[in-house]
Amino acid sequence: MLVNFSKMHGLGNDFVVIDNITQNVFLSRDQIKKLADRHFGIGFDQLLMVEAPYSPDLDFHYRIFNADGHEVEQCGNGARCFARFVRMKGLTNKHKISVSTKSGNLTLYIEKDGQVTVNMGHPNFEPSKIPLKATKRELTYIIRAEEHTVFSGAVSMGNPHCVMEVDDIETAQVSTLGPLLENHERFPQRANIGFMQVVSQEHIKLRVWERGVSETLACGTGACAAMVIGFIQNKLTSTVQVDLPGGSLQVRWSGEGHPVRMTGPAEHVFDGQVAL
Ligand SMILES: N[C@@H](CCC[C@H](N)C(=O)O)C(=O)O
Repeated sequence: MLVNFSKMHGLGNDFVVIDNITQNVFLSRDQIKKLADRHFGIGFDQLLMVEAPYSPDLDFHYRIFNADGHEVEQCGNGARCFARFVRMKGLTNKHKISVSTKSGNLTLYIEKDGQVTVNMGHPNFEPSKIPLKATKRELTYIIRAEEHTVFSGAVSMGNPHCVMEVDDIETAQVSTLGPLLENHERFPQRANIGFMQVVSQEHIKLRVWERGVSETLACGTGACAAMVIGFIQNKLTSTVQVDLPGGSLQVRWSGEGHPVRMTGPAEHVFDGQVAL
């Protein structure tokens, strides 16, 4: 079977996007892992599936699979590429697109300059919803992992995030602490791990060790998680520039009770066909 796909990226966080409305594709976890392999496959951080909506008030359903083959709840950079993909392929001509995901609904807006704004919904700080094993909600959790003691915030942006502040992201222990915390017993569904350097109240630098992938060049939900955690810790204002290794995003949030909005680019790289 030949499957048509597009290769896309949002700030270097890269995706294979499959139109599963005009095609009928089912991929096993092993097939996804093989396609994600950067030497033996196509190579990607996430596979995105565009599917028909479940209800008339929605335009599409959006499925996300990490490079390790596991299906996950949310992907911010992927959402922006999703919006660009459905317009590019003529699946819609709307500028405001409503999609359901495994963890809720998103609204995507195509801006005049081609950037995409995503209404990411409400962050959830309740430990049981992240999920994080903790007796109560805290601004900062103390997590011990081997010889490390980490002070971090935690939030669900639809998917689980743990964010710690560091003095300098260049020297942050991303490849050691990242996997230790991703698989820490206090995160029963594992977690994405952010390393945030606060440059000013309107500007942070961020590196993210992504669950099911490893460090990526950018993580949209990670950028939102870092911003909301920095905000509730009184370190950030309501509009923040987030610099990731692959480029910058703008994240806006006015506090609890309000949705998070993220704006950034979405790029098409090439179209291809793969034999399964
Ligand atoms: N790259 C993403 C997040 C993808 C899912 C994540 N690795 C998880 O397991 O939750 C983004 O841009 O948000």
